[in-house]
Amino acid sequence: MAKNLILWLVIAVVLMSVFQSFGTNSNSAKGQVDYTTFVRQIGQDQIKEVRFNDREITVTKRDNASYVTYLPVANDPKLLDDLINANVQVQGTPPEEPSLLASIFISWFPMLLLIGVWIFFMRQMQGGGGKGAMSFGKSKARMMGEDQIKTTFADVAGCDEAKEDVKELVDYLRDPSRFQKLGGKIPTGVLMVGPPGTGKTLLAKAIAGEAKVPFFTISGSDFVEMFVGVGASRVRDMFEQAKKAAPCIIFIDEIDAVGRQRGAGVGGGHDEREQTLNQMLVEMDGFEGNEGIIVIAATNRPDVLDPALLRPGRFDRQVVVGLPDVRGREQILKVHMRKVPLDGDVNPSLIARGTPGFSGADLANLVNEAALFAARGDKRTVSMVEFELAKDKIMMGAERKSMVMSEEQKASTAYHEAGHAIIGRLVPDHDPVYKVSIIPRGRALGVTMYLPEQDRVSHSREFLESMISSLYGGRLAEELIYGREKVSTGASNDIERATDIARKMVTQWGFSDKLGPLLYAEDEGEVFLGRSVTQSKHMSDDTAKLIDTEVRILIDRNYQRARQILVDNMDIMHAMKDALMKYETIDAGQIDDLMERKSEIRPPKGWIDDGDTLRNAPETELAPDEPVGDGIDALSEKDDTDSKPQA
Ligand SMILES: Nc1ncnc2c1ncn2[C@@H]1O[C@H](COP(=O)(O)OP(=O)(O)OP(=O)(O)O)[C@@H](O)[C@H]1O
Ligand SMILES: [Zn+2]
Repeated sequence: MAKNLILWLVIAVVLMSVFQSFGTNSNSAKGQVDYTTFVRQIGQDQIKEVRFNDREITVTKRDNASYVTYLPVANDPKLLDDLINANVQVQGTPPEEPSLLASIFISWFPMLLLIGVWIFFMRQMQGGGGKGAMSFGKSKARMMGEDQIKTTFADVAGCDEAKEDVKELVDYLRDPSRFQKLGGKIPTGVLMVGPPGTGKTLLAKAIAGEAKVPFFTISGSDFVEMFVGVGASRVRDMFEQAKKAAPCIIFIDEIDAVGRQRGAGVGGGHDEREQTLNQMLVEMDGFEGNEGIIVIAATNRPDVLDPALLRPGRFDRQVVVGLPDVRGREQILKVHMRKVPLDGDVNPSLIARGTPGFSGADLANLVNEAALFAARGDKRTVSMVEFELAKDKIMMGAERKSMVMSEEQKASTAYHEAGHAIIGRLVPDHDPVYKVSIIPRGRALGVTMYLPEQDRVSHSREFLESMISSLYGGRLAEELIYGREKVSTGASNDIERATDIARKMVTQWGFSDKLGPLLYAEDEGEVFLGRSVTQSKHMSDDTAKLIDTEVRILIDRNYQRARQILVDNMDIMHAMKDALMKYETIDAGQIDDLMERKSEIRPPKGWIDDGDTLRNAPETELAPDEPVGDGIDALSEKDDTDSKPQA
């Protein structure tokens, strides 16, 4: 591509020099002066006489010196007038036409240059060429032949409903004519909706794999180009290719890139995208020849799509691919564990329990990380220890062993975490505290982890209030031990989360008696920026004040409860701090011992009491194993390492 441009430039330079040398072949004995100097001398009245001989001009100056110069290739229409005005004697006449070659060159050079530049850019946009210069509007869809696709339904785990929904498509693709004969409605478009990494692409590919049909994939953003009309022609081209390969599947990832509501763009000027979308709608309507093509599109923002896309005959079917539940996670883990040599102690169901909120992609990553830990440790098989390490790393960031903490800092972190843990154990309906650690990870100084019995899909009022109490446990512990003046900023994330829960309880979940079960906050996850700035339009000042009061009351109540619990259990707090200083991480069994005020607490599992902190594989039948990032304490103001409870 760059070569192309250079080639044109070289040609241009060669041509130029050819013209230059054109008239230069005679009279070279005399001195030669360039044309501009000659023209200047005319203006300065230095020239006495000129003699034209085709393009060669012999000049005699008033001081009788003489030299030769040449007419420029393009001729100079003003030259004769200038000479006459300057009273110069003129012999012969300048040629009227520019030289033939010159005229060709002059009229074509800009064109050639333009074409050269145009080709150059097209090649650039094409991203690697190979298809020739004119494939600008060709679709970028990648096609996989039916024998290239190895994915089947067996590779997609944990989304049985979604699989059930799409099974029919497989039947259809296997024999489209059978469906048509029966007059059945032929599916054309399927919209897969779900958060990132939940296996939408995987499921689409599995449909192709099961039906043994070709699979075209393209991303919505591939249609978006800066030139109007390009996206639309790509869409046309893609459908043309697909028609030739039918029955087949077209998979459009991130359809929202083209499918956003028309006319919704800020600042207008979205002609190109709208044209592309219109073309897609036209193709989806598919008058003839679309039989046997199923278009599957994926998005995690179905709400922003243009309603026209969702009309009957287009993407009229939605398949929801959600985050997997415990059982789903277990199955997904098993799918990915098939590829790694496992130790006998590995228990997928235990890992699944400890990874709520993980997507399929996260779980695939977990297995991969565990395998990497095993490889680093020169192990033959991947055991539970590696899964544990991988999980902690993914949830909380890598351990920052290098971070130096002073003894005081460690002690205050230990008190802080002990505060969280003790409250967590003593308030009702709280997820069991399973692990407490003062090893810094990511931006967190320490961490308290909870293990939910099952994935919670909704939360009770009691659970939420307990949550608020345990979140304040950390800060309260610091305050009780060191006094109000010495409290650190480490609790900023705790405070943020507690406030968030309390506010939602009042404004969204209807837990305030004074305000009643009404929605006071606008829905979050707004599409448009700036909405939340102008929040609560429909709210009077009095209501806003009442909300603040109610939130305040809720927080005060739970703060005081937490404070009382810590005051009553000071001795446990000191003991837990000591244990944390010694072991850095304490497990559920140790926490049990501490809570029961045992004088001697057991060492952590796998602890070899010679200062070695290496953990060993935990027993499989015992529940306390999988952490849920919670009560993580931020070093800095903002911390996004953990998940919030959601109702
Ligand atoms: N249900 C699942 N079963 C098995 N593996 C899964 C599942 N979901 C995701 N994965 C793993 O995660 C990887 C990424 O998933 P995939 O690309 O299909 O997600 P996606 O929903 O299309 O994500 P995105 O919206 O980000 O494109 C897959 O290649 C697979 O290894
Ligand atoms: Zn904290």
